Amino acid sequence: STSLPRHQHRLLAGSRNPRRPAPMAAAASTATLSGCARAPPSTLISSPSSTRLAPFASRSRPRRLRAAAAAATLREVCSGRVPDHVLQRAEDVGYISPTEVQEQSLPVLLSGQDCILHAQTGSGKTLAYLLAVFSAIDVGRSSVQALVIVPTRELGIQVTKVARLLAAKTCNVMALLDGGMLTRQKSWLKAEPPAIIVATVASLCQMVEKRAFSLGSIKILVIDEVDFIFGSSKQVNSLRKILNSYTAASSRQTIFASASIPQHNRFVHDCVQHKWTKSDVVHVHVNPVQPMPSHLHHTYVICSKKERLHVLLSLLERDAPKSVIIFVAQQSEKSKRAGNPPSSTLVVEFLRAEYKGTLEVLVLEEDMNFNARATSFTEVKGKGFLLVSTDIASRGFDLPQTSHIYNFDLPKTATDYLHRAGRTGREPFSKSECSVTTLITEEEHFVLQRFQNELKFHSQQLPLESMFTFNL
Ligand SMILES: Nc1ncnc2c1ncn2[C@@H]1O[C@H](COP(=O)(O)OP(=O)(O)OP(=O)(O)O)[C@@H](O)[C@H]1O
Repeated sequence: STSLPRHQHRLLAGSRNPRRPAPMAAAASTATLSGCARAPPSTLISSPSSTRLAPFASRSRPRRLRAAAAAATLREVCSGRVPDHVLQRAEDVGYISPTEVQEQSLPVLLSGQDCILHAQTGSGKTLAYLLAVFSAIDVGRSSVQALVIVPTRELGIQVTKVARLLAAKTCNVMALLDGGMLTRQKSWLKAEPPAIIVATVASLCQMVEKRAFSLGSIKILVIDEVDFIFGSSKQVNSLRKILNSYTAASSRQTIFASASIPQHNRFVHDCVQHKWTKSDVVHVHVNPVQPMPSHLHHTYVICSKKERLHVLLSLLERDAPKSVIIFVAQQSEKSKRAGNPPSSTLVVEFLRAEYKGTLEVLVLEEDMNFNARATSFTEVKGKGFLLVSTDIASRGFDLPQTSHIYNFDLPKTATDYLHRAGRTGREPFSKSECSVTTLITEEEHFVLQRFQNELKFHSQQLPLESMFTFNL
């Protein structure tokens, strides 16, 4: 059982959430609102509670907060509020010290407060919110108590894996994902409701609408990659139902997570206004002035569209990467109608014919059927790969061995660049440099410069001539 030891229940008596005392979070909020000085420059913790009725433009700016005690272990940061066996599992897999976002957010998350978790790619947000999930649920109860919403099937598989690893069979974790076996899962849901569900929006709503289960007993709701789901015309309406109709903010803890929350002050405001969260939601923003992880090395090559495949091959030979993701654009409807092959097909066919290295060439894109997607996703785990993918792999994919990213097609937005780049450099305590290389035409150069200004990173040009080992 993961229920807390008896002496800890006594400790919790009288707190708003009887399972979780809030000493550190209370301190955090107080410090925020009273403007505690000596804050780490990399972290901003803000709460709209004191300003929610003020006009938008005149709201006071969030203040900085003092860091939690330096060099505390993950166990110390979670002490008494996460079941011991979960912490033991975390330690067994190597999570000993908290990452910066974990150190800053766990006091808030474990107090039961609503939270917007806003930190760089690869910073460890998943473990932070899963520890909050394990602190909130009671494994003795047979009901669905925690819901983690993700934008893609692949991210869902990954989060489910980490949740199961931490649960160590003390509770059921079910994945309700697009392309899953929903009929079979419907019977399982009725027979033995899992404590934790990891779901994509569409599959979850389908189950709720079929009355396979109700969300009435949800204690904690996590929306991962929240900006992506809100920005997706296919997902946003269902997300709103989950936030406001199927469950109510007043009866659950709500956590939103992402490395990118455009117009984040506006988003915090909307959370309160639309009752997606309670009014005392806390915005934990790590590295607010530097959204891009600092140990990524960015380069670009200017070449014509005709030269791109050969430049890519040349880069692969020159860099000798451990594992690679090559991002391509999703094919437009217009291009499909014109009968053109998608970028992914062009790149995969070219590499299968010309690439002489040892990495296996794989492909992942939205238009593949779920079985083919599952095969690619399984095959990238554990060995060297050269994955050609659309932006489907840019959100949340955690393949720590990825040493190089190549943007074969320029991403559409700075946010897309950030998430693509963030698929490398995913070992929180490693300083080894990872690289991101973008292939652009002369006309696209200004777009890349705009991304650099927006995301505050520098990209170095690689002269085209310096890398050619072939005849154009
Ligand atoms: N405390 C820790 N100690 C060591 N490794 C950790 C720790 N926390 C997380 N990690 C590892 O860091 C990597 C990145 O974590 P995670 O996937 O949670 O990042 P993220 O912040 O969700 O990134 P993204 O925004 O790209 O989804 C994972 O491989 C995870 O296992």
